[in-house]
Amino acid sequence: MIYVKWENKIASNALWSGEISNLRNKEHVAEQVSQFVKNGDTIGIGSGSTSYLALRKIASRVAEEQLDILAIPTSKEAEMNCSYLGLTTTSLVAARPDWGFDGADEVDDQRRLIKGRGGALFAEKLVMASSPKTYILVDESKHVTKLGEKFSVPLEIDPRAVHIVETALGDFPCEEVHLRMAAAKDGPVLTEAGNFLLDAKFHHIGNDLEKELSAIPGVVESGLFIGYSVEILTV
Ligand SMILES: O=C[C@H](O)[C@H](O)[C@H](O)COP(=O)(O)O
Repeated sequence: MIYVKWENKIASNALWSGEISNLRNKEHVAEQVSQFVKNGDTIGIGSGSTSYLALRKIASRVAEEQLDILAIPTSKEAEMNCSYLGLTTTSLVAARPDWGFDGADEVDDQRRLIKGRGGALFAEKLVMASSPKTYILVDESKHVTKLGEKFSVPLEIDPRAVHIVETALGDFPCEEVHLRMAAAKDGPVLTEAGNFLLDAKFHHIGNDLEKELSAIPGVVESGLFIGYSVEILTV
């Protein structure tokens, strides 16, 4: 059994979340990121399909050139992927990344991001906030003129705060909000920290929204990434 979800998708030619079938172009960006790896680096490892392609390339370079690197994964899935590909992992408790890479669900022309389709936004933000630089790997479909035009903003919340947060969102330019439900189990999605995810659609996303959302009691983190040190690499 191949337990790495993205390997199954690659093997069956069924391409991932963005439904973009341009594997060759994604491979090109993955190759580019793999060339940034230097011996001795500690690297923040993003979650999702695009990050996985980069991780594969990095793992090949590490094996071929016998590089000594440490990986800080942003999810259990990324951690499993690192193990599967033979990369040694550490955590933010023990190390800080020299740099990192990750995917995104939306990117605007000010390099503001929405992330969290896969529910990994909390650890992704911790790793990005710890890293001097993060490469964001996206295809053209992720570029938007108005942030939030395609995706809702995921909010990781303590389950006890579901009503508090829903009520508080009434004071925001929020069109609709949904509790994210699991696809292969009954009930809501539970994050790796045992929290719920609310997907909130906003009319307007100002630069203060990330901080304003974090100030709501019960909000653990949002999938808005504004003002981080990121470089966008587009396939
Ligand atoms: O929680 C998931 C992450 O934020 C992903 O990095 C994001 O959803 C992009 O994933 P993909 O590269 O599969 O489109």
